[in-house]
Amino acid sequence: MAKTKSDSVVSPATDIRTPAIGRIPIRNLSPQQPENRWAAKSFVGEVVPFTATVFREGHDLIGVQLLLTDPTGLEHVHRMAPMAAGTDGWTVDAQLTSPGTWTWRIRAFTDDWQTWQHNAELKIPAGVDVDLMFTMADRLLARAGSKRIFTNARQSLKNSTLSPEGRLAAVTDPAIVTAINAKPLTSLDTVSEVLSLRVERARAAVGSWYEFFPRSEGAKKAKNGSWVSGTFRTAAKRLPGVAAMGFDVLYLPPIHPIGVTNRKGPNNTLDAGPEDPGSPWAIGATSGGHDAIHPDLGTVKDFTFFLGAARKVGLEVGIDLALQCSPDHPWVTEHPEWFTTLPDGTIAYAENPPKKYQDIYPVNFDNDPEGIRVEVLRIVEYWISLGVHIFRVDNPHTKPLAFWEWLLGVIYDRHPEVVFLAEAFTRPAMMRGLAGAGFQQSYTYFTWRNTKVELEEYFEELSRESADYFRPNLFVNTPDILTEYLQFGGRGAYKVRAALAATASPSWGVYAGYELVENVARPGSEENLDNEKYEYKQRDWAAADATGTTLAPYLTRLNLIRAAHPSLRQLRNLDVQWTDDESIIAYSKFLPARFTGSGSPDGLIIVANLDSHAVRETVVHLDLTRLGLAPDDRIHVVDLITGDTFTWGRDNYVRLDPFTQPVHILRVVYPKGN
Ligand SMILES: O=P(O)(O)O[C@H]1O[C@H](CO)[C@@H](O[C@H]2O[C@H](CO)[C@@H](O)[C@H](O)[C@H]2O)[C@H](O)[C@H]1O
Repeated sequence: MAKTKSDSVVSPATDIRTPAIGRIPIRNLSPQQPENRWAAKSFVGEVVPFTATVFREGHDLIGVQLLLTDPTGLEHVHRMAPMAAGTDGWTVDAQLTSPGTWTWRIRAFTDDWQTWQHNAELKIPAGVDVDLMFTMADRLLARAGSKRIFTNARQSLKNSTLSPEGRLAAVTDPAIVTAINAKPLTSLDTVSEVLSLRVERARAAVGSWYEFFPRSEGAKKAKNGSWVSGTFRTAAKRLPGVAAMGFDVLYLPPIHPIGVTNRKGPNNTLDAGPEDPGSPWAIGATSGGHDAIHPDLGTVKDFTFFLGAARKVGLEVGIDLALQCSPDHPWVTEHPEWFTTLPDGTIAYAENPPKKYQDIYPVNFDNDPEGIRVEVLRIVEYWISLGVHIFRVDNPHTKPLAFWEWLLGVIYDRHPEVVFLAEAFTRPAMMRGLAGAGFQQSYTYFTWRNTKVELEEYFEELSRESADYFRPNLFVNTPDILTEYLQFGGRGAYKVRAALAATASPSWGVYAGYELVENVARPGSEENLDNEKYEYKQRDWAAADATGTTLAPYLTRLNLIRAAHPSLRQLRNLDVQWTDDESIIAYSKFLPARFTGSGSPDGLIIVANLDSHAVRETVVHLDLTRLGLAPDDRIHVVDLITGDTFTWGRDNYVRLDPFTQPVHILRVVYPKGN
């Protein structure tokens, strides 16, 4: 249809729409979560690379700053540096030093002095626009202020005894450039949107975890063959041993009453005898549910005694939050609406295919969302009130993500110190969703990444791609996971997996028995035979110490190395290094001196033979720039496992024997003042 005069057509010149893009485009801000749905996450002490793509038309040079505001409202300004030529990427590393919500923006501007200097250095030696360039310099220096350094520079511009090159050199002296850069001469200032960063306590990302079943610690078999359960009082006796290995978090499987209906017997059988203690995840009995303590373990007083004893030896205790019920749980009669009743009047048991959990009912979170929320919050806050600040959450991926966003959000607002570890082994979207919505940590697929290529890819993913919100806890084994690599790899495999976990991620974990190389699986399963989930287990730690068959000294060494090396307590600083052998993996971890707190850089090179059955030799080709060194530097390195020292450089021969030392953890000895 033809337009009439009355149609309002805005001419381009009078259209006052504001462009979505700023005068200087600032894009691809990082760190942030996908779609910026929730704040990106960090932890106290973490060094975070802030990056953005910033560019402008034409040839004028730009400057870029990170404006970082801490939770007290204080703004910290960091000058950003250009990344690879042609990418228009800018970056700066900043350390987050206190918990709370930090905000940040990127400021971009035309850098008038740098633009002048760039042009002057081309034109003046060529004799082009010489007077004009000096006049422009004089005006810029006048803008810089009246400090002596600038007024002296202006005098030099007029010094006719100097050649043009001499005058140029005088005003581009590094001292002048530094003084100007401290307060750059800018135009076209543009500021990005504001993004938030949730900085949590260090334990949210950094920790050495150990898991034991309290009922096994101190359990005794009577002469008639029946068992007497361990208690919180007897389990407390094991705490110094765990702490002596350098662990700092102790995770306990559920400590609540265990149901008797459909109770599981040894080796996951369905016909438990009267003496069988049942799976602790079958929560709830006549003596109570999620807010009760199993009477065999003791009372609330015994539990708080246990927490105190753990604290005394430097261990923080985490408990399990498994939102499911044995058929004997009080909720089943008090709140039948919280479960899904089938047409035949029964409630279906829980499953995590192909696993079947005949001894528990799943909770239906959609039947009474409000009532369930109130009850779960009450339970979590009850344990918090007793002094528990770490929860390992069982199967969170079988509950609605919106529920976790709500629960973890409320808990974070009220108790920001609380750490939730997601025991989710499922598809990436859900695992990442749980992390994004608030879980501080997650179990990972590390246990099943065993080849060099798999591990390299996975470490890159964890330390780069998902590091803004997903924090891995690299458990080497669990009561549910005894991988083929461990079943058939012998002690060498146990050493390798522990060394990888302890160095590749700031959080790692071990389930009791790992140090004894318990590697016999129930046939057809990936779990230990005679699994502790269904029975008491006595371990003779003293005998293993006496015979030297325990890996406890190795685990202790790993934890000592972690404690001494701040680069291992970072997530985003892992660099895969090249080796010629398909079974030898190498990677480095580096933290520059300005972040270590000691004044020296911290650099480690980890090299591991993944082949548990053969000695392997190879050449490790190092990109030394990833360790803060020059490409051709020669360096001394010290093996932190054996104490051996070597001189290394770009290319280095290694030989690793799975039957003795399958892993090098090499400390780079930095020259003084590096
Ligand atoms: O399903 P996942 O492999 O992630 O394992 C976790 O959850 C399971 C269910 O809570 C739990 O399984 C154990 O407890 C069940 C309930 O008592 C029992 O039926 C299973 O046989 C037993 O393995 C598993 O331990 C936990 O890590």
